[in-house]
Amino acid sequence: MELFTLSIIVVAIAVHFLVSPIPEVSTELYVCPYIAANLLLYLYLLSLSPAQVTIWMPMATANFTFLLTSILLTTVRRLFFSPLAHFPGPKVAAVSGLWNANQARLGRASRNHQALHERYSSDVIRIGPNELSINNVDAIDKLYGGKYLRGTFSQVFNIPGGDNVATLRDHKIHGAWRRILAKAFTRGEIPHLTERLQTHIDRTVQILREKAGSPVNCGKQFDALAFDVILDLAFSYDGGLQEGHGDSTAITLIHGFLGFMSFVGHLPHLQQILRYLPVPEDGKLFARLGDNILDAHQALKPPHKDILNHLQAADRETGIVLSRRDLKQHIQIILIVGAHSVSTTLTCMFAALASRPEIQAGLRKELNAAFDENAVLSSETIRRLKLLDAVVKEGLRMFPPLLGGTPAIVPKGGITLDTGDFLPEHTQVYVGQRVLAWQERYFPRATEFLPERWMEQDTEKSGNPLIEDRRAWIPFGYGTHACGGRVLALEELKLVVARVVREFEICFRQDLSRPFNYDDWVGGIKDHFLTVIEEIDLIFVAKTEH
Ligand code: HEM
Repeated sequence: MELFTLSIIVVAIAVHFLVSPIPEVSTELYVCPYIAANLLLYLYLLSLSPAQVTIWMPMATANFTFLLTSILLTTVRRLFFSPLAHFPGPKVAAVSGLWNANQARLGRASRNHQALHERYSSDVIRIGPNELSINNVDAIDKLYGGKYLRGTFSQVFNIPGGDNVATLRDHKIHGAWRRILAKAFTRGEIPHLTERLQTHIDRTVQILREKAGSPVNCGKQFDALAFDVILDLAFSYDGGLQEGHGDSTAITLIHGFLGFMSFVGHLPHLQQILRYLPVPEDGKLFARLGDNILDAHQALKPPHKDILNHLQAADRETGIVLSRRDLKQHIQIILIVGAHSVSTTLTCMFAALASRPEIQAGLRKELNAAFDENAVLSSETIRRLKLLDAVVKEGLRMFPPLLGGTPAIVPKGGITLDTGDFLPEHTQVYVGQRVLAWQERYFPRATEFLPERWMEQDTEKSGNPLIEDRRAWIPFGYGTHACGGRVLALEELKLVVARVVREFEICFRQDLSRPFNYDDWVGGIKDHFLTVIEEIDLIFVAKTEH
């Protein structure tokens, strides 16, 4: 072997040992020295001979040798010498993050992880070179308790530049931003939020009455409701989607982003490269929507503070104030997490309720007993209704809007689970809601929509036969980064379910030429980071008497 080729192999081996530990070095630290080394080699060869042909051959040989050696070393290390090598999982996943990213692109990542846990009979499986999936509740507090470092997935939201509360990894600023956001959901604010929520739900009920007995495209209807709600409550902005005159660009853009986001979210190196490329037109359009909302808001004086008003106040503890760019980032993330999640959860809940008419009847009875015919459903009373609470909890168990959850980075020193598995420091770990909550050992008859499981009394002897471990219910996440809008989300879900079930009987459409199969529909739910559902038409039959 020529001395030149041998030297390149030695360089490749040295570089490999420098960059291989978990966490791997950033893409910039790979790419910049690589380009610089090529430039130096080019200048050196040029100084030896100005004839281009004698330069390109050794350049190509050097690059080919370097890349081939690096790829071979990386493959062998990831398969046999990585601290994660002993965890079971597909070999292709251990070698490259592309496997998991592709599963996410196809919308089946969390379903696949669940199947892999079963296939390998293991609580810990390897789903990427430095990534693990865990289906054991013991991991929740150990990983997500305290000030844990969030994983790289959510960094996909700040590719166009700028952070928001859902992307920030710095605990000091994140804490301040969360305190600022929390002011929008205090006890004192809830009545104002509920009052405005009721107006939008009134309109939904009216629309369903107008369409009573005819098929209603639920995804579309609840998208319109959820976006109108978040635009109004967060930014005092009239969405007008339920009225039919609104602009649905935000919804179309968000639906369009999801497949891309779930793919790129699993490829941190690609995320870093994309930061250097121009923002695509759709991204610019979404950013402009944020600008427009912010500009329109500045001219307003809403009678009660909305979420954006709260976001403009300083954090009392640190004095931190959000800049215009931070506010724009928050408008965008609130649109993404605050509406789509509510809309898909509602649609799934109504489909599940259509599959259980007896639960609807029970719920209607509970609602009628709690309210006079004309009384407004107040949030205090709603919170006391046990079956309503059970329906919403069970809906969130089966159909969480973030099926795969968000990853955490294992802290320094690593973590040992009660299974004896040791998770090495810096590993990126997913404890997905779907893999946890669809497990028989935590929720017996896990694939069935059973609100009654939340009504069962725990007995001292046998416990609750339908809930083995409540800790496996984490649809809002857990710990410092858990959902910032949980209070509003629960209020909205409960109020909509209560109003609609009280007024209508919900059924599947009986179309003999296109028979509807509920189980197939549930099987078609996709996990594109946020849940994506297939179209579903339900029929809302108006109840004449309560
Ligand atoms: C069905 C309704 C909803 C569910 C199940 C849900 C669930 C979640 C989950 C699982 C996370 C990630 C938590 C983590 O990383 O550990 C999250 C984050 C977040 N959600 Fe929700 N969400 C819902 C609705 C809402 C609404 C209506 C808002 C209103 C503004 C909202 C605001 C947020 C924010 C700001 C974050 C980022 C929190 C942070 O990283 O600190 N969510 N949500």
